[in-house]
Amino acid sequence: MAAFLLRHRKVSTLGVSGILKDKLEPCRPHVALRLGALAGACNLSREYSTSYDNRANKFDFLDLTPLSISFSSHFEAMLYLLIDMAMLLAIIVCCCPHAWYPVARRKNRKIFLHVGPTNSGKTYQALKQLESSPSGVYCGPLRLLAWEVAKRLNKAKVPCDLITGQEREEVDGAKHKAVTVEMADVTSSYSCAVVDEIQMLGCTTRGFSFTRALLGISADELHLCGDPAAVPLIQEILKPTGDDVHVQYYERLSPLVPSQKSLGSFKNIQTGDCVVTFSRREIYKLKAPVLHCTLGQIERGGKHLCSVVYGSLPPETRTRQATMFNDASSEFDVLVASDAIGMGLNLNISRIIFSTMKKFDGVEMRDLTISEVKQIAGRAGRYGSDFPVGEVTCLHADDLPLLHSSLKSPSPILECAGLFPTFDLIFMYSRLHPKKGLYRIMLSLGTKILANSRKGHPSVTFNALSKEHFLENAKLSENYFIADCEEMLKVAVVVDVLPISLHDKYLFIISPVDMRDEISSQGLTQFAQNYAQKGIVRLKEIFTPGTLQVPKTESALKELESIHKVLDLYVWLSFRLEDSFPDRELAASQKAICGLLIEEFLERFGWQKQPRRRKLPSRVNSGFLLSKETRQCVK
Ligand SMILES: Nc1ncnc2c1ncn2[C@@H]1O[C@H](COP(=O)(O)OP(=O)(O)OP(=O)(O)O)[C@@H](O)[C@H]1O
Repeated sequence: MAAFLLRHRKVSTLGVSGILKDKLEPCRPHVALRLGALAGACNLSREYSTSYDNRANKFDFLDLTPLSISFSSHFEAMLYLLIDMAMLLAIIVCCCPHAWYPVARRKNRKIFLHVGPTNSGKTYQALKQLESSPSGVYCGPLRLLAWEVAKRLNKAKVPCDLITGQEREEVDGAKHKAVTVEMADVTSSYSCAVVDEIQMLGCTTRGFSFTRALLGISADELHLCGDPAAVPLIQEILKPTGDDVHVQYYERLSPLVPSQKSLGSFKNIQTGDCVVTFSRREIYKLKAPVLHCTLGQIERGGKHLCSVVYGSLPPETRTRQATMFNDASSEFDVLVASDAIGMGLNLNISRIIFSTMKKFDGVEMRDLTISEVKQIAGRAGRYGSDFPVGEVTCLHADDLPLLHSSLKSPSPILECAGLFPTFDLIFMYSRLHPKKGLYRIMLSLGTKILANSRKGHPSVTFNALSKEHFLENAKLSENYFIADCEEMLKVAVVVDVLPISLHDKYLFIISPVDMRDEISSQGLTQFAQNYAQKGIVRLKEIFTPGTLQVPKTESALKELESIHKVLDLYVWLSFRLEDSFPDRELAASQKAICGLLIEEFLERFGWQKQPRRRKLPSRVNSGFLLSKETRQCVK
């Protein structure tokens, strides 16, 4: 059957039917994508054909280059429908995610699992292989890590492109790429690929991108770096692929010593300390003299200046803050950070101090997990840093037992990996249920439910649609779980009412919008509405004129960060939806200015000692959706 389907796919690219062309024109890109999935289905029977068109075979939902495919007859259109159904059935019944990636399945990959504690040189070894290979890709969980690797390879005279959701820096003659894992290309072939922090395949929100990279990257050698807790699951998932899997265990390169004494008071802070807190508010209550004002307390003694690293800081700002802290000659000798420091970053930290061992996870306050504790603590005493021995402690003595027991225990074994329906599945499902919008398709695809998330939106429960939950009905292997896509469902609600193609809607749902952030979600809505009306969106249509200056309060800062997110989104969407978005460069430069204004805030706010000033670009021309408070900062 596979050979039959493939043969017909080739035939179908040859003719053009005038009658069907108009009707099916909007479906073209989707057909192109579906064809790739078809190859995946064919792959279920492990039959491959070398005769079919190479380009048509390149498939993935992130590869959006349209193919020129048309239908030569009604017969062909019917055939495609049948293929859709057969495909869907094959995928439902077999539910073999490894079969979704035909290019990778054609290789007998050598997989090297580099596993061990933090700071054990796993990534270092994998990168050495990448550097010496004729072509390759590094996939990291953070833009900063991709950026570091691109810089490192280019410095070593190995030309390397940098591709993340927000930027695409191409280097002449590059055969290497450093990308964020969401951008990993599963249609090209490489000699060597590295996926960093592979244990993140268990993450409820981003795990599916790691699973996709694990199963889908086509490389002779695939190096996976991460926690040993992921080994059994990866071995299990890779069994049906026939890949050779080798596991290499590592030991920590420098000692990490858990302290028997808590810090007790911020008076005891020393140079090289990193205080970890989990609330941004706690980081920024700089001036108010209350007990939990971390920075205020640290700087009040007049001995230290703090750099700050947390998740919603623009990545460039985070990098600069980290660089200031790493630079022994700078005045910034203490770091105050959220768990954003936990992944892969090499910082010059001597001691990690947990100000608390609890964090709010979006639902409730809970104790840190063993993996979180290890990951964060592991940043102290990095090999090659100024501090050959790392130390870790807590602010409060009550927290020490949890710290000690977490560091002693192995991380719990990962049991399943994230999975999310690719665009081709959604497209095929929509062909079979043409009246359903993306929101309902996603619900039907068995993804997590968003009930009552928007005012006026009907509350839909998971069970109400259970008959149609095909992935739920699909005997999903126990090695996988469907990703938490609450955010995506919120976006689906916004875009479903707009007259845009399913594919564009899909792009909106996978965009990096933060729907919990009001400004960011308004930015997406305005962008989507304008795009639906005119196809091209100018920046000024989502930004009202105004001039923004350095924020003076925490809430004004938060708005500036949100504006940064909208600019990020503009660049991301304009890269993907259309090549002719006129203001992409402007958006990128305003993003950079936002970052600088935020840094200026960080420097000015609550310093005992004024650090040296940097010259700022005068003003940002974007008074978008600002509150009264922020408007006061706008001249
Ligand atoms: N053989 C080596 N020679 C020189 N430096 C090394 C060597 N191995 C590791 N390092 C350095 O040690 C530090 C930690 O290494 P690496 O980042 O590879 O560890 P890791 O195990 O991947 O850590 P994590 O899991 O925390 O990301 C890095 O600064 C790296 O450059």
